[in-house]
Amino acid sequence: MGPNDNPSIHNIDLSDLLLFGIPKKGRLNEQVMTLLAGADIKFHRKNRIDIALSTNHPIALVFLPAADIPQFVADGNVDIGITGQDMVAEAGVNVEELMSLGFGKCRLCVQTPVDSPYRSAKDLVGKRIATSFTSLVREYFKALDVQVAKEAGLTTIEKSTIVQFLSGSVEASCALGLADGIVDLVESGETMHAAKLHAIETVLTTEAVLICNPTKHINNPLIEKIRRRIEGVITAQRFVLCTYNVPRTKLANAIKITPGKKSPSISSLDTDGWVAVSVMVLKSKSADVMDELAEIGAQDILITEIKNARMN
Ligand SMILES: Nc1ncnc2c1ncn2[C@@H]1O[C@H](COP(=O)(O)OP(=O)(O)OP(=O)(O)O)[C@@H](O)[C@H]1O
Ligand SMILES: O=P(O)(O)OC[C@H]1O[C@H](OP(=O)(O)OP(=O)(O)O)[C@H](O)[C@@H]1O
Ligand SMILES: [Mg+2]
Repeated sequence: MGPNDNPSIHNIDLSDLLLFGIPKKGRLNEQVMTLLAGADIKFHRKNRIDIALSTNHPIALVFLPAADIPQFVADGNVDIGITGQDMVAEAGVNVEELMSLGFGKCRLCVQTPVDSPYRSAKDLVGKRIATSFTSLVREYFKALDVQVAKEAGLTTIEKSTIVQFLSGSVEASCALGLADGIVDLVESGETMHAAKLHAIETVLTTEAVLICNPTKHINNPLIEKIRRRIEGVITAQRFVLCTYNVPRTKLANAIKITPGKKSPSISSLDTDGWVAVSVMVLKSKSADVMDELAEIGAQDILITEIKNARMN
């Protein structure tokens, strides 16, 4: 529970509920809604109300900006949350990362105009940097300021790098003359290339994570239940079930192609010398796996979607 004894919001008493911080909008929100549905965490969210009680678990979903969720979790105002690793790093707080979720993947990169003379982040020392990640970037360039001064044999920094906060559309700041370089997220690179920028260093890579207040996880079976259910949904999203028949003489080769998450299930067929195999394969690799199995003589190769899973 949160630190205050009887937390409540909109006259809803939250004291006996697990508080779950959810990104209230944007690209993470859509994926999180899918996760919650797959984990059978049902709720009704009234329009403009940032809290929703689950109808089938003692959970209250609290809809917050992704950037704020690390602080709420670290301070215990909510018990668990989903946000990006970049948001946790920028918040500089202590939270337990229960699992990475496989979406919201991107890189935080130092970017400069393609026609600029800057080829590394060190070239930007003493210059002007625009970013939404000011804590991270100030720390990053402070270390570079010191390194460059040391390499020049100086005992003090000649000119500190200036880090300017921008809340969005950071990529426009170089062309508008506000900055010499930026630090912003890159997924496809479309925004960067459109702004005639290129990435010269990667500060960090990030994806969405399930985080927990460090004092809460071990003594709360409901948190473990939610973690296992979300893990099951992600497994079902990433894997498919592959079944096929193969001559026993080819089984060793087949298992090299489909080792499975743990190991394949093998059963004998009525037809002498043949076995039936059932195994999980990565959805992204399933077409290649089918081709390779066919090449070694496997037959009746089927791929089935997995609706949900519990692996351990
Ligand atoms: N282009 C992107 N590709 C992948 N992940 C992204 C991208 N932009 C932001 N993210 C991730 O989404 C999370 C939330 O980012 P942010 O708060 O900017 O919301 P958003 O989804 O971009 O919505 P908006 O920017 O419209 O408010 C962050 O952890 C961030 O790493
Ligand atoms: O490499 P790409 O696929 O182009 O994605 C990167 C862009 O995505 C995010 O912006 P977003 O679309 O969230 O707009 P925002 O700047 O308002 O956050 C981020 O700030 C980058 O600008
Ligand atoms: Mg954004």
